Amino acid sequence: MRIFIVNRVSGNGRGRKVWAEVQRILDGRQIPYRVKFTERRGHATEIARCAARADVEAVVAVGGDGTLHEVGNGLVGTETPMGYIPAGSGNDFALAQSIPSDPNQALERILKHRIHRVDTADIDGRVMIGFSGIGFDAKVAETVNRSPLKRWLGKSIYFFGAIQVLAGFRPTRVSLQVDGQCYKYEGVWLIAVTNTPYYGGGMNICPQAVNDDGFLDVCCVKEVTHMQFLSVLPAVYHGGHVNHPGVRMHRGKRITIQSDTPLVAHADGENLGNTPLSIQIRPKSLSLL
Ligand SMILES: Nc1ncnc2c1ncn2[C@@H]1O[C@H](COP(=O)(O)OP(=O)(O)OP(=O)(O)O)[C@@H](O)[C@H]1O
Repeated sequence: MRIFIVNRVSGNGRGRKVWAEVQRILDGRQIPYRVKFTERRGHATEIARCAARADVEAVVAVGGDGTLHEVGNGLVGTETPMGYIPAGSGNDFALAQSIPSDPNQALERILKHRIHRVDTADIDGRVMIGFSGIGFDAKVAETVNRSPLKRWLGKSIYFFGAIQVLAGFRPTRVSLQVDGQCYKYEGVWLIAVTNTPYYGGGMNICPQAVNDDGFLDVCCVKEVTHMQFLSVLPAVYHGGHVNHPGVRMHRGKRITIQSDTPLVAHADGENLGNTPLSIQIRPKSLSLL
């Protein structure tokens, strides 16, 4: 039996519509399933944990990256496979995994039941499934998640969020450790630490990231003026930022970040708290369909 965990409020109610479509197909083909609707933040993790203990065939998240993050947190370290039907505003994990945005096709992939073990990472008592970041990107995620406009603007809310955060943002000095090697960076805007290339509604922030290679990819943006930061932003969509003089790329298994002034952090677009923080790869710890 498969269990579907549906966030009906994801993607401005897209979760509700996507589920109606998926349910119609399941019923039409007489495929057995159970469905649970999330009622609050964190609920999807509780449901997924219970489902894994009950040894179900698969747990399927229907929602955005936040729902995926919560379901993944409930399944990581177990053998229970996770399916994903995207229905959020950003859907960056789906983009990275080539999971179709069409619910019918995404469901078809789940029904094929081909399991692929992927990496996750421990980050301050939570688990990151695809991507995390500190500084500017996390401030944008925080602003976007609070904005009533998220319901209406879809992916473009991340661009508008970035413009809104830009003016008031003050870069700071950061001490970054990658597998014990220490880098001191001045004027840091953001540090992204990822298993998958995309975040922020399709920005290709770590183009080389592969989520079953046992490594975390790191992108640090530092010592650029506000105008330079703004001008490099469009290049991030096609990964063209990596050779910019203000960008440093790293790869490692354990990353620690300390900053002179506290910087906010996010995992899979969900707010985490502030620096300092430590991120440790968990190789092939999640079964993905
Ligand atoms: N019933 C609910 N009411 C309010 N919030 C909920 C409910 N169920 C889940 N949530 C929360 O909704 C938040 C947003 O979900 P999610 O990220 O899946 O959608 P999204 O923000 O539209 O998509 P994306 O992250 O891809 O932009 C998550 O933090 C989740 O915990």
